[in-house]
Amino acid sequence: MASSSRARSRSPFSHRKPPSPFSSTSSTSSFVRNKLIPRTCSSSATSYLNSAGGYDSRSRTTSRSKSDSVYYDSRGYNASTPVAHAPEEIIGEPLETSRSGDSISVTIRFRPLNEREFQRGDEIAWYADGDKTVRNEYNPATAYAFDRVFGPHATSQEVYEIAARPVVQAAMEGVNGTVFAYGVTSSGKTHTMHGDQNAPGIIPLAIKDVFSIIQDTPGREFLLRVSYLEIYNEVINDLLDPTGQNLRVREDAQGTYVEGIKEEVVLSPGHVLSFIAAGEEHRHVGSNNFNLFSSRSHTIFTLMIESSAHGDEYDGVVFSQLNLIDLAGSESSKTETTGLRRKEGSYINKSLLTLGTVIGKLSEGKASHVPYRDSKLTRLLQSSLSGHGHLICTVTPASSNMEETHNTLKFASRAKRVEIYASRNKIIDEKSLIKKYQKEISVLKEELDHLRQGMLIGVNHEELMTLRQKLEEGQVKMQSRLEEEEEAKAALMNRIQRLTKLILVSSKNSISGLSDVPSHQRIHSVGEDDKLDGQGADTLVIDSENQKDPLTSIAVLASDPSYELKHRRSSSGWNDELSPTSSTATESTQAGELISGTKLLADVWLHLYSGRGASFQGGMTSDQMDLLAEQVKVLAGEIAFSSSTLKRLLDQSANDPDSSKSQIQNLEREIQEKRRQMRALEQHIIESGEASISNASFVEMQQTVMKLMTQCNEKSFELEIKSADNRILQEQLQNKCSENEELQAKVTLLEQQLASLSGDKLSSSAHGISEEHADELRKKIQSQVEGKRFDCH
Ligand SMILES: Nc1ncnc2c1ncn2[C@@H]1O[C@H](COP(=O)(O)OP(=O)(O)OP(=O)(O)O)[C@@H](O)[C@H]1O
Repeated sequence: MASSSRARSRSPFSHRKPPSPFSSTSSTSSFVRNKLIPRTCSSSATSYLNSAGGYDSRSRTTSRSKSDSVYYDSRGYNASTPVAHAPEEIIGEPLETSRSGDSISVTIRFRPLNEREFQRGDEIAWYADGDKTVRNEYNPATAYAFDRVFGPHATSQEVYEIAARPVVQAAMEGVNGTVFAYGVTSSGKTHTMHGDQNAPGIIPLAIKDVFSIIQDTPGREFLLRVSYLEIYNEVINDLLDPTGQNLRVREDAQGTYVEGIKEEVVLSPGHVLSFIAAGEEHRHVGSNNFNLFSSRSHTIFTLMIESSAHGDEYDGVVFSQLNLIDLAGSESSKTETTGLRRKEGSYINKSLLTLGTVIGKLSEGKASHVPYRDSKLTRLLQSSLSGHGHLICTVTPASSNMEETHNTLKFASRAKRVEIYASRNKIIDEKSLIKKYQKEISVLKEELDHLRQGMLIGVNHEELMTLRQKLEEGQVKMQSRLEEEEEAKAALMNRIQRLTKLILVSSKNSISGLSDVPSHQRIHSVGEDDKLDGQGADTLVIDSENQKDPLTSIAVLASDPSYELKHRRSSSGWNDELSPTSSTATESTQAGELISGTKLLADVWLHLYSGRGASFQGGMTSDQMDLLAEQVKVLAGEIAFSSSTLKRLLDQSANDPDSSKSQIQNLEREIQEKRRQMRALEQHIIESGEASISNASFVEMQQTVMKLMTQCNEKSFELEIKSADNRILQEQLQNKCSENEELQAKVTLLEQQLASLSGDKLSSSAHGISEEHADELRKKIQSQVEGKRFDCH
């Protein structure tokens, strides 16, 4: 089967692995007295059960039927037929397990015999003798002592508690830590490091622990990053970024690192696990004759932890790395491999050999050359191997693998002697991402403050004034500039929130500088992050002074722009806070009515006292007037109710004056208060009514004026027409006058002619005109004069 980068589906965060024929966690099994019993076991299988309910390895043969299960006995494996052994085989390892505390701690974990080993008739060659010793079944004198030895029924959780938890805790305090699983192929390394949904391994358990530690460490801020890589055939590939292939190892003052590796900031256990699951998709996995899903590469999952105390406690940034390593298993000549598998196997073996040599050199404690550079694995582990580390060696008890297990035990034994120099790291601030984020946050916050104060960044006061002036002149450009500023402000807010969210703090934290970010946003869960429940906004903060006066409280609320939101979200809550007397009133009155009454009241007051209400302070619409009147009625009803309660209390107190004294006082205050409110409302109604009346006459006046104006316009129009007529008449008159004058002149002329005709007969005879003809002329002229005079008039 070709090597592939398919998901190795055995991790708890990816889909489940299809049941392997050798799988120990098949659904066909069940537990009996803490032992896994195959449901599909034939009767011959049950015959392995010894008196203790375990399995007796002596009778373990291949005669049992095929099943998916593995087999345990009460102490791991009870092999009571030791094979004779030559004395030189005995390795006299000291069995005392005390450690100086400055060497790598080593744990051995046995896995149960698997189906294949059973089928082959394997026997138990090595077993856990107590919880510190591994003993050879055939040669009991051959025994090794370790910090801890886990038998085949130990859970990964138990292994975690001993092998990994101290390393994780130390890493959270700034001490580098490494936990790695070493063993031959199919011995249980991946099972131990990753596990599955039912039995999560070291990695998921460590991640869970890391976040609980953060939660339990108020006063410190953490920033977590992860990277995940594999070393496949001596090539480093980035499992979080499929394009990151064949990456190079570099070295700086702080040690070795992989150039260009992707580091992801993580916020929650689920977040981390999702990265690992994605990484697993790219890991090289293939089958060999021992393991259907054999790891063909070493994987290193690294959690980078930065933390710093906050405020006055600040003592620099502490940085540490936690490496969780799942090594590929060494393959012996028994591993049937061909082609690609063999090539992979030889790379795996070579790097493990180098690891063995490095461990050997380190365990000698001499200042000899340590060949870290001989493999990518040892190069990368160089700094980790001298830090706080824990080696988990997984082994199979099977006799067919006795030699391989022996080699593992020898390796583990050497590793136990490797001295470590664990110390708390500190890093210079500039290199710290958490510091960088913190600085960025404070710079951004300053910028935001400036923006909030209306100061444009990089603009001095005069420029600002000019800009404001321009704004006043209604410059569209300025408007858009302002909008840009708003956008910038929103973007800044987002960035601050995003950065702040990356820094993890305990939700028990009361760090003041971070208090403006709701703590729930900072609790490490992406899911929770997404659910911004606005808890902070829901909380009404009314100062205690104002709380004493419901009206003032309402006014205070009304002046708060966020009131509407708060009010909407907590409509039933805040009313209780508004009235200090509500405890008695609510007890003795119908709380619902009281609340709804107060709410309506608040609405009215909101309109009256908020800026928005200003537009109708001079007069109200009829709806608003109705609302006010309604309030008055509600208040009157409440007063009546309170009064009757008061009366009842007064009657009761006749016998025992002290019993309800305070209740009576409260009720009296309440009634007084309500009367005051009622009076205030009535006053408003009156004022608004007057305003309405004066508004009405003004409208009438306006209408009259309008009418008059219209009439006036009409009249002046008429007048204009009349004057135009007049002008025409005047002209006609003038014309007539001038005609008259002409006629007058003609009359005069005719009269003169007439006079000369009448008075000078001689002259007429002189002119040769007869008397008769002259009379005729006189008459004619006379009538003409008469006619002209008539025309003139
Ligand atoms: N302690 C255990 N209890 C039950 N089953 C186990 C245990 N250890 C390993 N197994 C099972 O044995 C099989 C091989 O285990 P695993 O794949 O973890 O081995 P490995 O050492 O990682 O192998 P390789 O080096 O080839 O990747 C798996 O099916 C696993 O579930």
